[in-house]
Amino acid sequence: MNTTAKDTAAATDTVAERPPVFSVDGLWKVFGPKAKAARVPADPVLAALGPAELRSRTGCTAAVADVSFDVRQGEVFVVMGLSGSGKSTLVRCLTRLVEPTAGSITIDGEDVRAMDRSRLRALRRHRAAMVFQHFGLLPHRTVLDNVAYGLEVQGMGRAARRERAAAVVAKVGLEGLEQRRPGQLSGGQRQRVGLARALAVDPEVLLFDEPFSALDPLIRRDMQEEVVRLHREEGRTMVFITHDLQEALRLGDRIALMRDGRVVQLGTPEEIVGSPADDYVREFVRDVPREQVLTVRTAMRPAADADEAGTGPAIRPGATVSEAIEAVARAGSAARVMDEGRCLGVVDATDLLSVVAGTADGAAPAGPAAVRRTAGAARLGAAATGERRAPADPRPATTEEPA
Ligand SMILES: Nc1ncnc2c1ncn2[C@@H]1O[C@H](COP(=O)(O)OP(=O)(O)OP(=O)(O)O)[C@@H](O)[C@H]1O
Repeated sequence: MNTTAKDTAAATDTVAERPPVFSVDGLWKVFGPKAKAARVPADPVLAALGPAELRSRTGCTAAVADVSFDVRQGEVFVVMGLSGSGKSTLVRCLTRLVEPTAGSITIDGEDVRAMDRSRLRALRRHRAAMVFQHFGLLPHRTVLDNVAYGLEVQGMGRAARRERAAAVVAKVGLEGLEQRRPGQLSGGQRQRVGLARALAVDPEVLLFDEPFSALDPLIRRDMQEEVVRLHREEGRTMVFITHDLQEALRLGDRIALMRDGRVVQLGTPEEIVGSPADDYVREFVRDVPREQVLTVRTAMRPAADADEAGTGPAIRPGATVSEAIEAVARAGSAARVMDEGRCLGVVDATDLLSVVAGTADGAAPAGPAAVRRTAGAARLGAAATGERRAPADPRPATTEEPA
């Protein structure tokens, strides 16, 4: 990975404190008649309209409407929302595969909207590589040559690029299949080739556009684990689009939940499940098993006395409520939430059950403590039960996808 990013990431201990890779401010993408579309962001009346009204008054669709966020070094930033909420448009704006209508985007402080064609090409090829849902593989090339493709485009010599490609093929678990063609691979294997091709160019950021939604559930799960593993090993920054809540909770350090082009909530899985910003988000996360997402920080209370603070099993502050239930059940007593030898609080069976029942008044902790999770530390071990929605239709190729 980009050494500067990795070094900086290692030097700061929490994702929240790391500098942003992408910084997005007041971003709009309005589709429709050009002159009208350009007016929407600047006109407070039009900018405030809902999608149906905007369409009937101007013929325009605000696919991205006044969105601001940072993607920090080393985090997995998930963009989630139902079909048509604006996820793909938003992520494509990051590298101007879709041209934004208004707002600013920077990568490592550099203005993406001011980049000329060659800077943009370099951005897409070297700095922010995309993994697509439909793989975008070259059918007549072998696995190895598909993976080496980006390096070839960069002008790397044949021997060097084949060596690098072979190493990445092994890294994603495709050793032995180097000489096959895409048609001779399963869907999951093809997606691994797509992933390997993006990794081969050693980008600072990997952008995933619903990469696994065409895969069957078991293979999908495998690929999710692959992403978690790669992220744990390399700490590479990732932006991941999905319409699947379960996938978002499993992979995301933070999740931006979109609706009608706007980000309705941006937070850790724990914040989104524990403190939904509005009724829409609450409905979205209704079926998530809270005990598998919320940590004991949500449930703990001050120890009643020195005795309670000094006895009982010790658990980490990042432990899930589900893990704490197990510890409390085994010990038959309250558990202590311990951080570097200090007792932060205690949880007993009643505290924990009230989280499961959704009657705990303490929602997910807000502020820096909530995001003080090292990348990958508080991932969901088990599945949320939210029903999967149908995969989206493929969109017209407005990309550099080499299909
Ligand atoms: N080229 C386009 N021209 C006009 N409208 C578009 C265009 N591309 C997308 N849209 C509209 O913008 C909105 C957001 O689309 P987008 O594809 O970004 O959503 P999405 O959340 O990625 O959906 P999906 O999960 O189905 O891929 C939708 O209303 C869509 O119809």
